[in-house]
Amino acid sequence: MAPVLERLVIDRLGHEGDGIAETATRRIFVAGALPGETVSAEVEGETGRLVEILTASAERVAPLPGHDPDCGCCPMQHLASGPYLAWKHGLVVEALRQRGIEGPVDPIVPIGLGTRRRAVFTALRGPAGTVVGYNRRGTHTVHSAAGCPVLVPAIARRLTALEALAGRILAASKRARMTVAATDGGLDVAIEDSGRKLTLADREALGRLGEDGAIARLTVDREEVFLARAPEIAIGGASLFPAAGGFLQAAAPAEAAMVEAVLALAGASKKPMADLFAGIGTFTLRLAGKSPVTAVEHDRALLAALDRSVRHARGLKKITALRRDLFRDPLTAKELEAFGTVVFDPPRAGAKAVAEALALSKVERVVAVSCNPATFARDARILIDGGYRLVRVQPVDQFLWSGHVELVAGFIR
Ligand SMILES: C[S@@+](CC[C@H](N)C(=O)[O-])C[C@H]1O[C@@H](n2cnc3c(N)ncnc32)[C@H](O)[C@@H]1O
Repeated sequence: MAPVLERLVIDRLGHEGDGIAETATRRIFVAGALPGETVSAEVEGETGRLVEILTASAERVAPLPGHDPDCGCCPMQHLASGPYLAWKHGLVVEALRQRGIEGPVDPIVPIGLGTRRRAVFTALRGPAGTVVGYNRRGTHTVHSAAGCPVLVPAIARRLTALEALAGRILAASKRARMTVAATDGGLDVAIEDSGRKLTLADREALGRLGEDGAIARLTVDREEVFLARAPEIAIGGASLFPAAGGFLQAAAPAEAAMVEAVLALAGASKKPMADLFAGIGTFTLRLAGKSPVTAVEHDRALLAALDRSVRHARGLKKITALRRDLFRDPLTAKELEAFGTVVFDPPRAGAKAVAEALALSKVERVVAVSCNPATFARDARILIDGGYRLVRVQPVDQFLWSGHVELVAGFIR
């Protein structure tokens, strides 16, 4: 059925930032529209494509010059800062409310421009050249990240070079995942699904790129092409060593805010702590400043990176790393008894099995870190029903102008 042009009044913002219009018969999502606005949109099913803003909201602001409203990276540039931060804060409050939790949710920690130090781009080699950037909403095309205001300058100013690099590696018409992290040693670049086997000549030519100091490490399809310098990030007395293409908190100021909240909520006890879903040790290494820490993680590459950090660090309490699938084989209530505080930071699916084990345990303090308010609220309900009290929730805006929100929450038994 062809789309129909409709006049819609926007009631509120959805989780992804789309304006939502409730009509007599259905709910329509309109990207780019704000609450209180009257718009005309081409409607197909539940989706309305914004055609014209008939009455604009007073909260609407002009996006930065050059912004493509369909760029999937930051769809909320058109909303003023105050209401934008209130909307994100509200996503956390609402997720808790839906689980019957009236949580004390602190104001969200905002994030500035030019702070995204890790980006997962799509690289697309087409007939007119190679583009490195973000998927355009609702299409298979890629919007170049050149000029992207959220990236740290170390990545933003090298976009053209990154596009040339991807162009040399990708097979024709290939779409690949390109993870770029800015580290103290230079960029850590990992390309996956390149569609091509690199020849010896390719490797030699690519290896020379390591000489100019910009790229610290290049990994293609999980194979290290060159390592010019260690891709490390100093964090006081220790260093984080990101794994090629692996998880790293995306913005240093957001990581700092999360670490501050984790340390405050973990308490002052010197009893051993556990850091579950520990990754490369972002929280483990900080927690080990005051207590012995057991770090549990499933990914071998991340555990190897953590091991490297532990070997380089000075003045920390003992860190024990454990490989375990925490979804299938969570620590039991009995195993958890060894710890005074348990921190967990799962992927978007949350940590239901871990929360259930904690609910049966005697662990005094739990600190939950989450990138998904809905699964966090589900796990918080389990902890509260198991006898914990929610003391504080600290939302953090790690992904500026997106629908993502991070949070750190403390529970005490
Ligand atoms: C949001 S990241 C957090 C990493 C770390 N806390 C940090 O801040 O750098 C989630 C972590 O959970 C790990 N993970 C995913 N599934 C897992 C599982 N089934 N068991 C254990 N760890 C898992 C991932 O490898 C990843 O390191």
